[in-house]
Amino acid sequence: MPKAQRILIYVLRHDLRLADNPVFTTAAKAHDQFTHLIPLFVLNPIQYELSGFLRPSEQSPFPEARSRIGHFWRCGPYRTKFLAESLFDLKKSLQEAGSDLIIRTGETHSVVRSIIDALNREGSEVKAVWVTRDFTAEELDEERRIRKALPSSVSFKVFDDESTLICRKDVPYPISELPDVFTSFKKSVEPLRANARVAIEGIPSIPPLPIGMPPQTAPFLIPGALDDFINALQKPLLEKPDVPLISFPEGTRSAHSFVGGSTAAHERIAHLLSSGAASRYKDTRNGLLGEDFSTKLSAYLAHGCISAAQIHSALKEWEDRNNDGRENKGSAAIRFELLWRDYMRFCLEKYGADFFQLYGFGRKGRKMGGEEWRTPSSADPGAQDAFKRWLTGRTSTGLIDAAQRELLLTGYMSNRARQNTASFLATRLHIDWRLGAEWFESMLVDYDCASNWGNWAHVAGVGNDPRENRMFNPVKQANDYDPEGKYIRTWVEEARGIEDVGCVWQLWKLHGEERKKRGIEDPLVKIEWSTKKRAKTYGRFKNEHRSGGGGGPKRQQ
Ligand SMILES: Cc1cc2nc3c(=O)[nH]c(=O)nc-3n(C[C@H](O)[C@H](O)[C@H](O)COP(=O)(O)OP(=O)(O)OC[C@H]3O[C@@H](n4cnc5c(N)ncnc54)[C@H](O)[C@@H]3O)c2cc1C
Repeated sequence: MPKAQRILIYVLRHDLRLADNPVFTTAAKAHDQFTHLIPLFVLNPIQYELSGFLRPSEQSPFPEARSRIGHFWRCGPYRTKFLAESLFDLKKSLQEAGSDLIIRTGETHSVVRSIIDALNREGSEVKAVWVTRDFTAEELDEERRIRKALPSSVSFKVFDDESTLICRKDVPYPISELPDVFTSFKKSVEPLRANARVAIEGIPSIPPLPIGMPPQTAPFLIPGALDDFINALQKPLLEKPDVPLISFPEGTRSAHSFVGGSTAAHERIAHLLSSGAASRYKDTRNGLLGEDFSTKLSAYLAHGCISAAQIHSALKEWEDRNNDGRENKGSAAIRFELLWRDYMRFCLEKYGADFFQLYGFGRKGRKMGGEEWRTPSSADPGAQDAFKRWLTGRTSTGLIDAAQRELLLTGYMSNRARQNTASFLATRLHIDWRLGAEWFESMLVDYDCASNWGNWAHVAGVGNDPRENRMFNPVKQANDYDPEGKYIRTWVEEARGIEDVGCVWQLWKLHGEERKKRGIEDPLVKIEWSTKKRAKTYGRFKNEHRSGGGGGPKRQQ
């Protein structure tokens, strides 16, 4: 019986969806070549800490999954949970379609090879292995290793990544000629509504799993229940947290309370459209508090629970039914932001390893303000202390502390907060920006290699942004985007009850005894902002929001 099995293995990575997935769609049409399909996800030891999956009294053969420079956990507690939920959601969809998702731990090439060998021993024939293209060095290396590990009878195919808004093949020049200015790129692919890829409709009917799937090998064991699976992923991270745990401020709610998976992603899109949040997006996207000021689709996109094409198609359908087939300013702004995501992906493809270098991609060798980057170490205890205070949100600059604590406690922070806190580390403290990028990689629920490293390089002034020496003033930014100090008071409990909003933005300005009583430290950097300007811009901000027109405060990208 197994002799008749002609098997295809699909190694999933950041494409955890059944619908609008070119690999599943192609597999569904390839009946003549394959009788069976194995959808496989491998938790590899470079990106995921696997010791929580060990059988009792077993030792892990792998070193801890930590980042290169800062030695943070590569995938922290929020993303591991979101990933687990996304995997189990896909598993459920596949089971409903008569298949399943096979989850394994180990080095991807070895796992693939051991599955092939086990099935071959049973008389089945694995014919091919397919993956979706990725451009990070790690994923390219993974592809090379899989290719090398395959017996000559097994073919290997890499599918183009179609998770972007504008397909790579529709960019009107080779990616090596991608413009260094985002606006030029944008002009070359507009109009976005007409040029974006439309999602493939429906669920493909995919071939079943083969009989005789080998189990997970020792020393690891994969739990069958979601809670146990999450626990296995999180246990080592929670036992040895990178920074001391802090308590959740009373009465505060996470802006990112979403569970992983395609099902939740589509519910989120439906909510954004039916509640009007998508139409209001342009005016609210610079917000800091709450679930609906921005789409909160980033984590779903990063894991591939949805594609940008699915978001575009949902917006298009809404526009066709409700807006005479035209964009409104909200839907246009969402497409615009999704194009930033495309741009970062294409930049990663163009610049490769330079993306992760201290002196960045684009203008190599240029350093912010001409100063040397500082490395927190015993040789520079000042930088060490400053970095620790930045990590834990104790800089005494209100906006930075709120943002860093929100990240630490929820795995999310808004784009506005990300820009400010990244700029603070890189351009005020002059600390090696890659440490910040690694910290975000560990903590963000929506970590995406291209978007994270590209934006960090951009804000640190070593990307391909034509504007020189860009620096955010977090006090001015708090004045513009948190004029009443609500966001800061939400996350920084010691700022609650301070009446003067200026002292909420600049906590260190609070007077002697009061400051001591609240445990507020000396400022890491004294950032001033004139009260004269403050009164003026505060008035303008209030007016913009009262009128409801004219868009939100200007973006500083
Ligand atoms: C230092 C720094 C690090 C970042 N790291 C990441 C990251 O790891 N993963 C990530 O998805 N985004 C990252 N961003 C971009 C942006 O902050 C987030 O995409 C956004 O805050 C996510 O919330 P949202 O989905 O509600 O965004 P929305 O405002 O609703 O935007 C819609 C979508 O557009 C895309 N998008 C928006 N802004 C950007 C941008 N500047 N660059 C690329 N794509 C964008 C995202 O896919 C987002 O989901 C980073 C930005 C900065 C400044």
